[in-house]
Amino acid sequence: MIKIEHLSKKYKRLVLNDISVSFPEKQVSVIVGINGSGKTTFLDCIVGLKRPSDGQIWIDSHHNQSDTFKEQVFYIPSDFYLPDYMTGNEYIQFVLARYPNADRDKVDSFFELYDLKEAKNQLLESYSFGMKKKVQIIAAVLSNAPYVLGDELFNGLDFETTLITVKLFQALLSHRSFVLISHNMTIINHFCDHIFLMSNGKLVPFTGDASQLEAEVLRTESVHDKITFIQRYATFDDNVSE
Ligand SMILES: Nc1ncnc2c1ncn2[C@@H]1O[C@H](COP(=O)(O)OP(=O)(O)OP(=O)(O)O)[C@@H](O)[C@H]1O
Repeated sequence: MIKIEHLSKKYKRLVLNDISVSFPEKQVSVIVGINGSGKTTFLDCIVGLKRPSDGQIWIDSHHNQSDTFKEQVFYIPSDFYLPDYMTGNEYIQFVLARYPNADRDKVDSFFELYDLKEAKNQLLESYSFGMKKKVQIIAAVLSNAPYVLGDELFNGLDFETTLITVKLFQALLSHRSFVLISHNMTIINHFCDHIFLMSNGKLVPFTGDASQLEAEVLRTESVHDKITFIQRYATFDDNVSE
């Protein structure tokens, strides 16, 4: 279980405010929240890319600074850089070397599964964004890290790849756990055990389905005023800037 105790992060303002939460094993937890609410900062703090201002993060008894913690987590950030000078295969092998239980002998099968067979030995500079995402997903799966954290993991993936990836992740749930930032309603509806809402520096469990979540967002994010603005703009209302 990933356990977060009293996590705070301050830049100029306090973005994460004394968050204590746990993400259970073998389940899918999805974090939602408006742009700029702190979701990426939260995942970055968990994996140690950003230093929390306060708080502790554990997997079982392993602190997030420990090697054991790092071996148990695979993070796919939304903004990632892959080294252009490596081939897809070289990159995967490089990443998997960090993970003691990685399935290195399955790389070929997974390049085939993700329609990357032809690209396997080509430089990453020739990969499209979606192809690079697929490489990250293959690495996450084959790492055998028990916890996969993903920031907008499904963004930029085509319909078929999204479907295959959800099926794959579902098949792995007997021994893997997922903590995902996503606003994809299909993911929230069909591939999610727990929804967490990031708002005003807090991360709170949301008990409801995707449609109730949408209703909650419509209520809380002053969407009504914005829709009024759009309607006035679309009808050439002269007072639109007021
Ligand atoms: N390195 C930084 N220095 C200062 N402020 C930062 C830094 N990184 C993020 N922030 C601020 O922290 C807040 C939270 O940013 P963060 O990227 O975590 O939000 P988010 O919920 O992931 O947003 P989005 O949905 O747009 O990806 C924002 O106000 C952002 O401007």
